[in-house]
Amino acid sequence: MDCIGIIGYGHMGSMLVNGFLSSGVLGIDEVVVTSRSRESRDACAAAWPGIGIAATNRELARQCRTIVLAVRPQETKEVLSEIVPVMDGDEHIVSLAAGIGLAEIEGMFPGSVTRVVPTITSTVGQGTTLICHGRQVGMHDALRVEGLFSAIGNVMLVGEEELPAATILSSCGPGLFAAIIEELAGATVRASGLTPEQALALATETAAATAAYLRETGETPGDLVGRVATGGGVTEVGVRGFRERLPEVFDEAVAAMLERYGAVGK
Ligand SMILES: NC(=O)C1=CN([C@@H]2O[C@H](COP(=O)(O)OP(=O)(O)OC[C@H]3O[C@@H](n4cnc5c(N)ncnc54)[C@H](O)[C@@H]3O)[C@@H](O)[C@H]2O)C=CC1
Ligand SMILES: O=C(O)[C@@H]1CCC=N1
Repeated sequence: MDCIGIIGYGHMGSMLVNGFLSSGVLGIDEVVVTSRSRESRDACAAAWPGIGIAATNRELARQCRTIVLAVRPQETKEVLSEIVPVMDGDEHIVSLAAGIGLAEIEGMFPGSVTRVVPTITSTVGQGTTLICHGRQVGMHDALRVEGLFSAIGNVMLVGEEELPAATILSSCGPGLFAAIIEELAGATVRASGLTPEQALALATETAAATAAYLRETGETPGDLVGRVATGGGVTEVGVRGFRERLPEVFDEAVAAMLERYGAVGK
């Protein structure tokens, strides 16, 4: 059966099930899900009546040709070693695991392997999923995966060497931007009589509006700063402070994330 099997019903697994089914790119009889805990499997069955639920990873691997590994990187190799013995080699493995390379997976499953880096913002149909196909992935399988993820947002094909940095932007990015919104809102609350709710609402709306402005006008961030920061005015004082101090903060954060990326699946 040419169904999509999703192993792991956590943040990503549940987002993919919701996205694929709500968008209509897959029908309820085309998805099979399993997860380690009985509670997760029951939650999926309750959210999507009629969906295929496999009791074990091996049962899912026997049923599906496309198998999405949506477990944590630390669990990915254990799951692979569990399911590979019941696979016939014709399947297509789609691994979401940050930091686990194609060569490592192909070393355990010498067939079609694609690395996919989703983003939580696909929950609202936005953001970019990164896709990196292994050399053995045929045109049909490649287009199928690209089509699935196109239904829940943008997709970008990237080389494996580009994945770590691209992951930081597209996939860690929502967490990073959320933290920035939180900090900016928090600073205004500490300095004023705004309530946390008011500050967070304003900061969130402004972040969304700024992204929309940049996207729709095609201006660079520098252009926009120039339009907002009136000479001798308010914004330029804040931007100057950012430009003095943030490069170091961001360089450190990116270096730490890249280091962790290389170690996360070990
Ligand atoms: N959270 C995110 O925004 C992103 C996560 N990823 C990648 O997606 C993968 C999943 O991440 P999350 O969903 O955030 O993790 P999570 O911890 O929310 O979900 C993992 C799921 O796997 C299940 N699981 C654990 N061991 C299992 C086993 N042996 N057999 C079956 N199920 C098992 C857990 O019960 C849980 O439901 C990771 O490899 C991560 O690197 C990639 C891009 C973005
Ligand atoms: O933080 C993580 O490890 C995962 C991978 C990319 C986004 N979230």
